[in-house]
Amino acid sequence: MNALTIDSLQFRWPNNTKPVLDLASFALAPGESVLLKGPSGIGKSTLLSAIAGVINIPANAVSVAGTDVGTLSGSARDRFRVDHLGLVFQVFNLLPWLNTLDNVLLPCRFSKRRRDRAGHDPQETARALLTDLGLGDPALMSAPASTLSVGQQQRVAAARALIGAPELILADEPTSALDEATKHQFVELLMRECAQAKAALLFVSHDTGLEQHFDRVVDFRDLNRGASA
Ligand SMILES: Nc1ncnc2c1ncn2[C@@H]1O[C@H](COP(=O)(O)OP(=O)(O)OP(=O)(O)O)[C@@H](O)[C@H]1O
Repeated sequence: MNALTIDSLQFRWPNNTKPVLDLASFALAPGESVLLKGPSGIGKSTLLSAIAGVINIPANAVSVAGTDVGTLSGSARDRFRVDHLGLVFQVFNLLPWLNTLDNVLLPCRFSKRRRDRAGHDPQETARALLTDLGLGDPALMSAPASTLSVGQQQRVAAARALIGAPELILADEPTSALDEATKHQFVELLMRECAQAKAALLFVSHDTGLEQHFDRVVDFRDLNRGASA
């Protein structure tokens, strides 16, 4: 079963005359990593919102791990998102008043499935993930997220996305605030952790310098007929 299947997806923002998304077909195999590239404003983030069930899309257009996202009600979509998806966005959305470890454990608090898949001791799994991502210092793990650097917050967001092995990780420009060396290091760490969790990765970036890290590179303009409309 594919981690992601898209079949005839159209989406138009209210007040727009043309659809911003018009995709014939696209799929991600389990564990596959894809870099989705393309210029600003052509609908890459909108596509991630469609896959994550953040915007309303029709039935039979997007399937994540075998579930048709467009058929889910609002609350079922919220549940589905935390059960099956890991999200790493430009703004990391960590809860500033929670410490690093508790931020990583958030999906396990909201999803029994993620908790069950996070091993017999999710706290231990969270610590191991943070250590793998270079945040093994106990002082960092117990520090409020608001006191971490941008690069550290980004790795916490990656650990939070990965805990409990969701089938699909969606990443939207997560390296845009990083310098060249840190950027490559972060992508390598993310790929390694995705491989361990057997999670597929859809990674949106303008940065063509990152292409070498991915199984496949897709130009959004080739995928999306809406982009040139
Ligand atoms: N909430 C919204 N309401 C209405 N229009 C929107 C909304 N979000 C995005 N758009 C429009 O959809 C189009 C695509 O935007 P989107 O953010 O998906 O592009 P992008 O390729 O991800 O750009 P970037 O690389 O700059 O993030 C733009 O024309 C944008 O103005």
